[in-house]
Amino acid sequence: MKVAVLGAAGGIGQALALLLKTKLPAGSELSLYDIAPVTPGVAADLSHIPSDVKIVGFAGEDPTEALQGADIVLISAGVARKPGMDRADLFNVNAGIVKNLIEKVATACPKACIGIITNPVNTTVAIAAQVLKKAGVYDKNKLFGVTTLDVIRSETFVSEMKGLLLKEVKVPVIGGHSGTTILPLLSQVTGASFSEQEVEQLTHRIQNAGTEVVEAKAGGGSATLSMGYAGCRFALSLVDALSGKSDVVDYAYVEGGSEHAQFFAQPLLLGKNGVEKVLPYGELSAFEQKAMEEMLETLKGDIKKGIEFVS
Ligand SMILES: NC(=O)c1ccc[n+]([C@@H]2O[C@H](COP(=O)([O-])OP(=O)(O)OC[C@H]3O[C@@H](n4cnc5c(N)ncnc54)[C@H](O)[C@@H]3O)[C@@H](O)[C@H]2O)c1
Ligand SMILES: O=C(O)C[C@H](O)C(=O)O
Repeated sequence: MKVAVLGAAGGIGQALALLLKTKLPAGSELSLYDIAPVTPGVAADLSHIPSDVKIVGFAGEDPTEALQGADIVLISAGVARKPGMDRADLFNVNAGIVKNLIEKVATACPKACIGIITNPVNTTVAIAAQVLKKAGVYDKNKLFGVTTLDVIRSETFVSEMKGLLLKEVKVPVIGGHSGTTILPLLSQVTGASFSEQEVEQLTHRIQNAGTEVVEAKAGGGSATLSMGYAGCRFALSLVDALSGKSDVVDYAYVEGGSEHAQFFAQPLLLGKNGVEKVLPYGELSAFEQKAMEEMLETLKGDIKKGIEFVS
């Protein structure tokens, strides 16, 4: 299994690469790429960690060498938020970065599974899909917006609030990855019940958790370490599924035939070819149904912006 990380010298990239170096199955290869000249040095640093994962680093304008033969490509290249900014404010810089990188992926490793971390995810995934379509290599079962951070935050916050064991907490999170488009389905958490006020508070906290970190870092960027963890968790689900393990279920933002929007975060059964089946996410409470209806216009607008950017 070869995993390539684009944006590997950044805050997320380095944390993600560290975790992958220690957690990928023995015999895997980890390929790091960033425009920053330090990237081969990051790989050299990580190469001293005793694990049976081969690691190489590339810097410069062209990621092709890093991408050749990749089974999974994770993209965190781009700029991050500062206080007062919305994820959509990153579009002007990050849209072009994602477009250019995906054009390279389309030629170097068109069959790879791609996980997009770069914000605004609601839009950058639509950009990636359009670029891959134009190149004639789009497989909707292999393109994922990584929303795992919303899932792990929900698990952590619910466990803290209700005193539940983390391993027993499961929270479906559907929709997109920004503000109100992040929709945690607290009504489906088993082993705990929430008052109306708790549902409102917790939903708001999960939707604003990225901003919580941006403000706490006070100009020093956004979530990197928790995202490194989340990215690694999602990548390992993909590795398991591509290696033939059955019953691998995870959440991601995909073009999965949702009745709500062209791209939608939902539970997925993963297999050897990426998404094997889009799974149902059960019934919504009245609160969740209203929240869904209210956010759909924003989500669809974010998607449209990405499609139009490439067209
Ligand atoms: N999906 C999520 O849940 C989630 C969570 C946190 C952050 N993010 C997003 O991830 C992105 C990266 O965040 P970060 O904190 O790692 O930022 P960072 O600034 O620390 O790192 C970004 C890296 O991208 C590199 N880069 C820029 N242009 C590039 C290009 N064309 N090719 C290759 N590399 C390039 C930079 O050199 C830098 O090393 C941001 O857009 C951020 O909003 C997403
Ligand atoms: O909030 C951000 O800008 C980064 C990321 O999307 C997050 O959820 O932490």
